[in-house]
Amino acid sequence: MPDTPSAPAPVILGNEPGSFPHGVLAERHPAIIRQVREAFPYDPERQRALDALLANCTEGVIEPLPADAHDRERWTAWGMDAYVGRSWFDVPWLWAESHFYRRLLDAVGHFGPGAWQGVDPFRPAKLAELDAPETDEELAALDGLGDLPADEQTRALLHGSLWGNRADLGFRLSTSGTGTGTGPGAGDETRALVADDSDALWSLLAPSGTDTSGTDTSGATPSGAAASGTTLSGATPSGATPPGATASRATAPTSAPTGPGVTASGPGVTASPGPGVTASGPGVTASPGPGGTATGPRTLCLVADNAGRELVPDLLLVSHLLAQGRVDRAVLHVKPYPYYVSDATTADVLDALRRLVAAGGAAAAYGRRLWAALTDGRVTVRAHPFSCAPLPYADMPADLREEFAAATVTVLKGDLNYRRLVGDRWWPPTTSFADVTAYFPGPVAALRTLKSDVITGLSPDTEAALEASGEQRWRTSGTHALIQVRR
Ligand SMILES: O=P(O)(O)OC[C@@]1(O)O[C@H](CO)[C@@H](O)[C@@H]1O
Repeated sequence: MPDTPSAPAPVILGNEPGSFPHGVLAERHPAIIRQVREAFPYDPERQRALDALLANCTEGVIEPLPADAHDRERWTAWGMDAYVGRSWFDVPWLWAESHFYRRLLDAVGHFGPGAWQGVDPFRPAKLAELDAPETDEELAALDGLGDLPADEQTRALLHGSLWGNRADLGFRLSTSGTGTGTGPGAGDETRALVADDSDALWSLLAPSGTDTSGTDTSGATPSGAAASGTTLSGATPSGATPPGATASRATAPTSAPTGPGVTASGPGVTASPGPGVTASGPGVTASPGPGGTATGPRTLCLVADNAGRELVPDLLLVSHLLAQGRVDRAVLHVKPYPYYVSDATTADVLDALRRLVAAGGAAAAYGRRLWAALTDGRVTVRAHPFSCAPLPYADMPADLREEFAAATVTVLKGDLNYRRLVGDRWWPPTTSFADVTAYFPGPVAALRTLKSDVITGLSPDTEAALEASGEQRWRTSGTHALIQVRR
C-alpha cells in the first residue's frame, strides 16, 4: 500500500557538497556556460556577460533581474525577491536551476534588443542531435513497426517516447560511461521500469468505441503484459503534403527492454490512484473520459520535455494515438524560450516535424499525418509562460489548471516535469504518486527517465530491490524509468 504523506517532505536544496544537486549547480552549470560560449562567436560584450554569470552562479548570490526585463514582474511573482541576496546553493534547487537558465539567456542577449535576439544558445547541439546517424537509424526502424503485433507497435511507441527522455544534452555533460543512446543495445542494458502504470494509461486512451467499463474488450491495452492490440493504422494521412517532403531512408525508435528484477508487471507496480484519491479529487472537475463526452473531444495534453531525439518519438506517439482513434485532439506544450539545454520550443517542433517528413518511409507518413493535424487544428502547440517557471505545478495559474482539467489525460514527459509535478522534495520513495498529484486537475501521467533524486510511487519491494542492486546512482543515472498514472 503506498504511503500517504502526513506532511510535505523537505525541499531538495543544492547546498550539500558531493550531492547530485550540488554537482549540477557547481559543475554542470559552468560546463554549460563553456559549451554555449564555444558554440557561437559571441562578441566581447556577450563573452563578458557569460564570464560574469559563471562567477556569479558559482561564487555569488542571486541578483534581481534587470529593471527593464520584460518578465521582471513575473519572476517577482515566482519568488525572486525572497531569494535575492542568497547563495544559489541555499535556495530550492528547482528554483536555482531554473533561474540559472533565465540568466543564461540574458548573458547571450536572447531577449534583445540586438543581434543575438531570439538566437537559441542550445540550437547547435539540438540540430547536431537531430541530424545524428542514430536518429536516422531510429526513424528507419519505423518501417518495420507495422510488421509487429499491434500491442507491440503501440508499446514500442510509448517506450520510444519514454526512453527518448534519456537523450538529454544537458544530462550528457556529466554522464560518462553509461552510454548516450536511447534504444536497446545503446548504453547500459540495466535499464528498468521502476513503475509501469501503462494499463491505466491505455484505459484512459482506449480507441474510440472501446468498452472502458473496466473490462477491456478491444485488446486496446498494449501494456507490458501480453495483450492483443488494435491494428496500428498505417493509413497514409490526408491533408496537405508539406513542402520539402523528399524520400530518403531512416530508422525508427525502438522500445527499451524492462530490466532485470523489475518488470512491466513486476513488484512495485502500483496502479494509481492511491487511497482517497479519485479522478474527481479536490479541485478536479470531471474530465472527459475515453470516448470523450457530449461536451468535448478526447484530448491529450502532452507536456513535452527535450527536443531532438526525445521530441521525435513524442511526435510519433501523438501521431499514432490520433491515427488509432485513441484521442481526437492533442495539445503539445513546449517552452516559450530555450530552457535546460535541450527543452523543446516551437522551433524545435518544426525542426522535428520536417525531419520526420523528409525521412521518407513510415516516418514521413507519421510526419505528414501530424502536419495535417496541425493545419486542421486537431493538434495545437502551446508555449505557456508557466512552462518555464521555477515552481512546482501545484502553483500553476488558473488558465493552465482549466486546460489540464478539461483534458482526457495530461502526460508530462521527463525528469524536470516530474520534479515539478510531484514537488522537488525528499519524498520517501514509497510515497503515493496519487497523493502527491492529488492537486492536479484531471487525470495525469508521468513518462520519465530518472535523472534526479526525487522519486515517489515505488512499492517497498521495488525500493528494496533498487537499494540492494548496488547501483548507487539508480535515481540519477538515467538507467531507470517510470510510467505513473493517477486517474
Ligand atoms: O527534464 P529532463 O531533460 O529529463 O532532465 C532535466 C534534469 O532533471 O536533468 C538534470 C538532472 O540530471 C537536472 O539538471 C534537470 O532538472
